[in-house]
This record gives sequence, C-alpha cells and structure tokens, in this order.
Amino acid sequence: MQQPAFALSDPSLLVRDARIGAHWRAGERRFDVHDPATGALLAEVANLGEADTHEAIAAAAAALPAWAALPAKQRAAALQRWAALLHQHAEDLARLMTAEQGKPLAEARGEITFGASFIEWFAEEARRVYGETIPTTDPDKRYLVLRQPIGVCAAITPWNFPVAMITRKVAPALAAGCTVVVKPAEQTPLCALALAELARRAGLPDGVLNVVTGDGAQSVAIGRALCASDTVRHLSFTGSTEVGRLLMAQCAPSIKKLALELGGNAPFIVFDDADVDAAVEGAMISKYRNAGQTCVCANRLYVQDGVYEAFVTKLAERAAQLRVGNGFEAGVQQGPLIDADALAKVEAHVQDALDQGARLLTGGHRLAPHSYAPTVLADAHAGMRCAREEIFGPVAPVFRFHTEAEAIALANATEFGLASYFYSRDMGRIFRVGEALEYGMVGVNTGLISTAEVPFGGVKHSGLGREGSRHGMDEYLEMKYLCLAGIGAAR
Ligand SMILES: NC(=O)C1=CN([C@@H]2O[C@H](COP(=O)(O)OP(=O)(O)OC[C@H]3O[C@@H](n4cnc5c(N)ncnc54)[C@H](OP(=O)(O)O)[C@@H]3O)[C@@H](O)[C@H]2O)C=CC1
Ligand SMILES: O=C(O)CCCC(=O)O
Repeated sequence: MQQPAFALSDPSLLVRDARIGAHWRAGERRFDVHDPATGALLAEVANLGEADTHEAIAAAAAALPAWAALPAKQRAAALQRWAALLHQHAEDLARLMTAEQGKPLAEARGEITFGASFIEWFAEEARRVYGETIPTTDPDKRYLVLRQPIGVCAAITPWNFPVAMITRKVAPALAAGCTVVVKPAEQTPLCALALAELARRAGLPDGVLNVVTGDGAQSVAIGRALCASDTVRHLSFTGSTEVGRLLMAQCAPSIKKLALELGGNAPFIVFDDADVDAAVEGAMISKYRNAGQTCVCANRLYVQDGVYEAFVTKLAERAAQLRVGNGFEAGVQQGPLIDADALAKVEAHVQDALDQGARLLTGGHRLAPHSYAPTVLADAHAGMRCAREEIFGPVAPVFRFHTEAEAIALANATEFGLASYFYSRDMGRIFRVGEALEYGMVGVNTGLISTAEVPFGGVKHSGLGREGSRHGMDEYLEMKYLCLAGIGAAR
C-alpha cells in the first residue's frame, strides 16, 4: 500500500532487497516498514540473519584487496560520483526518508545534503592519508610509518538520521581503502538500500558496500555475527548506550577496534549575560529539530535566575507556534516520533516531571497517532527522570541556577558527555565554561554544531572515537611501523 506522497520520480530507488556482493538478496522472510505518521505499510524488506551476514562479510573480504590497492585518487573519484548521485536524487531520497522516518520534508532534504557532505569531505581526505618519517636513533636505520586500511568494517546505524549516519561511517571507511557491511535500523532500511543502489550506479565495485537488513529480532543475530567475526576489524555503532555496551562486550573476544556514538544528556545553559532571544532561537533548533530525536538535542536547559522567567516565557511562546503534522505537508515543522515506544517514553518523562512539581507551560499531550506536542516544563529539578535520562522527544525541561560554578556542576553531573551548549557574552566566562564542561562537543552561542569538517563524538558513557573531520579517517586506518636497517655509512 503506497501513499501518493511517497511516489518517487525514480521508482527503482525503492529497493526491498538487501545488498550482498554483486547481488540483491530477497531472503526467505520479509519484515514490514511503516510510515510513522500514518502507520501505512511502505514496503516489505528482506529479513536476513546470521548466515547472510557471514556471506556479506565474505563479500566485503573478497572485495578488500582490490579496493585497498586502488590509488586514492580513484577511490575518491568513485566516492564523488556517489555523492553526485545523492544530490541528483535528493528529492527522491528525501521522500523515502520522510516516509519511513517521519521528519519534515525540508529537514529530510537538509539531511541528504548533510549526508552527501561526508562523502565529499572524505573523498577529498582520501588523497591526504600521509605517513611519517621519524628521526633515527641509529645511523644504520630509518624509521617509517605507513597508514593502511584496517580491513573489513561493520556499521550498525540508527533510525534518526537514516542517510547521514551511514555516510558518516561508510565514507571514511571506503576512502581509507576498507570495505563495509552496514546493518541499518529496522525502522529505516529504505534509505540505506537506496544508498546501496546509488553506490552501485556510481561504480563502486561489488562487495565494497554491503547492506544487511533485518527486523529487531534478526538485528541481534546480525550484530552477533558482525561482532564475533575475526574478519571484521572495526565496528562503528550509533545508538543507545545500552546496546553500545552490549556490542562492545561482544567485540571483546575478537579485539575489534570500536567507534561508539552513544546516548547524550546535553545541558543547554543560559547565563544572565546572554542574548536571551538568541538563546531561545538556539534552544528551538537544538531541542525540537527532528522532533527532539537527535543524540545532540538539548536535554536539560539550565537558565540563570535573572533571565529565567523571560527565557521560559519566550521559549513556550515559540514552541507553541511550531506546526506539527505529517512531514509531507507543506509548512509542517515537526513530524511524528519514530514509534509507539518512543511516544510512551516521552509521555512517561512528562508525567514524572509533572508528578514532581514541574510547571507545564505548553504541550504535554500527544497529537496525531505518533506525534507529541512541543512541550516546555518550567521548575524542573535534579530529582526528575529527565535530569538523568535522554528524553529523545520534543520536551524541554528548564532548570533554574544561581552561579556559574553551580551551572557547571549540574551540567557535568551525568555519566554522559556528548554535546553541551551555553549562551554568554562574557569572553572570560566563555573560556572558563568551555574548558570546564566534560563533553566531547560544546556549542557556544549556537544550538547547531554538526558539520562534516569537525570531530563529532563524546566522552564518558557517550562513546569512543570521533566521526567527521580529518580525525574521522583515523578510525579506519592502522599505523604500520617499518624499521629499515642496513643503510650504512656514506660511501
Ligand atoms: N545516539 C543516537 O543518535 C541514538 C540514540 N538512541 C537512544 O536509544 C534509545 C532507543 O532507541 P533504539 O532505536 O531502540 O536504539 P538502539 O540502540 O536499540 O538501536 C540502534 C541500532 O542498533 C541496532 N541494535 C539494537 N540492538 C542490537 C543488538 N543486540 N545487536 C546489534 N544491533 C542492535 C538497532 O537495530 P534494530 O533497529 O533493527 O533493532 C539499530 O540499528 C532512544 O530513545 C535514544 O535515547 C537511539 C537512536 C540513535
Ligand atoms: O543524532 C546524531 O547522532 C547525529 C546528529 C547530527 C546532527 O546534529 O545533525
């Protein structure tokens, strides 16, 4: 049952089979992919398992030597062709994304550009994987360091950014000379499969990019096979801390290199000296983008006494004006949450806060089947669930603080350490607070920090490693030290 809004100008981008080596794999069973806005069935996708995963790993291993041996310039050219196809088919990809993920079409279009930017960035970086020479300590020897592809890589990706979370992992891996097996989220396999089809059209050799799809139950088997494999030398995962921890344990026996981009609990601090209107603007972007379903979303808003009431009033006014609905409708700014579980989690957070004395300024109820009204809760405090856990929904709990030291202590009082934000116009404070926040990323006077050129990642329970930037390539490279002896003295 296909909705009219979901019609594609190139229908062959709606791919239902997984990609292993040179072939599309239908599998023996299928699983349903639904539109979170309407519940409509979008497609029945190949439900693969352990044996298929082993085949995908073998396909990636077979493709590795030739791909790794290609001059970087040729790998870069293939990646640039792939990126160009993302731009060329941006509208269809955005439609697929809105259909299966729910985000408004304008946001989906933005994600296609964002996703392509990782391919473009790493295609450029492919040609700059430099080695080192090290001053010798022995006249008879020379020391060299090569940087070589780590080998076959696995990527397990979430549903909140169905294109960009794949390209952010796959592009540096391919640029470095590795081959990849991707396991996309159960909710959003269609974007992943469309990316595989475009990679095929771009001329990426068979087996360089494999996509293994499966439902929630099969994901466990697929994940186990990827983690246990000695052929797979790197696993990159974006998702919950709970699953990240499990995958890390499963990878221990094969001593795999890991990149983990896990949960956040981002503080968003507004000091008395801030431009309050700018802070409200930043909070709107940080909190309500993608219906609050990003790992860098503001989760706890800390506002200093002097500007507290002005901030919460303005934020509630702006949040109440957001247009919520089906992401395909013109003018809609917030789509549905991904599924019933996500909605139930948001409702539980709001109920807990209200039970503990929060003041509801706007929202606080569900709308269409899976949508939740943009919500602002004043008078939040440290005893509430939302102070400790990622809400992953359009709910802004606002806490009050008095001093800079108190704000830093509150912000750091969490096991997470992904993104953080603060607003201030005092240069000294900007340095003090920026340095004191125990986070991998700090946005100063902005609510939007992501771009392909910068290192994205967290500390503490938010994960390991960095994605994007020149450092993103390091994840997929191993250093090899060459010690050359027998140089001898000058003759
Ligand atoms: N850091 C981030 O960007 C994200 C954070 N989250 C956080 O996690 C919460 C729960 O979201 P959820 O979608 O359940 O996130 P998960 O961590 O469960 O899912 C993320 C990915 O991991 C896969 N996965 C889940 N369990 C296993 C397993 N045992 N072995 C291998 N792969 C597995 C999923 O596959 P499948 O979908 O098939 O189960 C999906 O591809 C959110 O509310 C949010 O707080 C969620 C998504 C992204
Ligand atoms: O939630 C994530 O893991 C990615 C966030 C990307 C963005 O900030 O646009």
